[in-house]
Amino acid sequence: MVDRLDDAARARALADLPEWRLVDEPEGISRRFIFGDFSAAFAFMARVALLAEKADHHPDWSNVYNRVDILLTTHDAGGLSQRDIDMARAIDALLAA
Ligand SMILES: C[C@H](O)[C@H](O)[C@H]1CNC2=NC(N)=NC(=O)C2=N1
Repeated sequence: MVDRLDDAARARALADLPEWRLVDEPEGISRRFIFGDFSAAFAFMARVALLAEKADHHPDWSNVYNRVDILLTTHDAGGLSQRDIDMARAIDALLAA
C-alpha cells in the first residue's frame, strides 16, 4: 500500500517531470508520446510493459497508430503516488537511453 502524495510533494515531483501534466479523475499524470510509426510505438509499449511488470505498477494507456497516451495513477491510493512518479521517471529514461 502506498500513500497519495500531498500538494507539496506533488508540486515537487512535477517540477522534475516537465513533459507530464497533472490530470483529474482519476488523479494522475499523463504524457503523450508520438513515434515514427506503429512499430516504434508498439516497441516502446513492450518496454513499458516490462517496467510495469517489474514494478507491479501498470499504466492506463491507449495507442492509436504512432501515438501512445499514458496515464499513471495509483488505484490503490485513489490518486497520484510516489509509484507514479517513479514510473514516469523510468519511462522517460527509456527514451533518453
Ligand atoms: C494487487 C496489485 O499489486 C495491485 O492491484 C497493483 C497492480 N498495479 C497497479 N497499477 C497501478 N497503476 N495502480 C495500482 O494501484 C496498482 N496496483
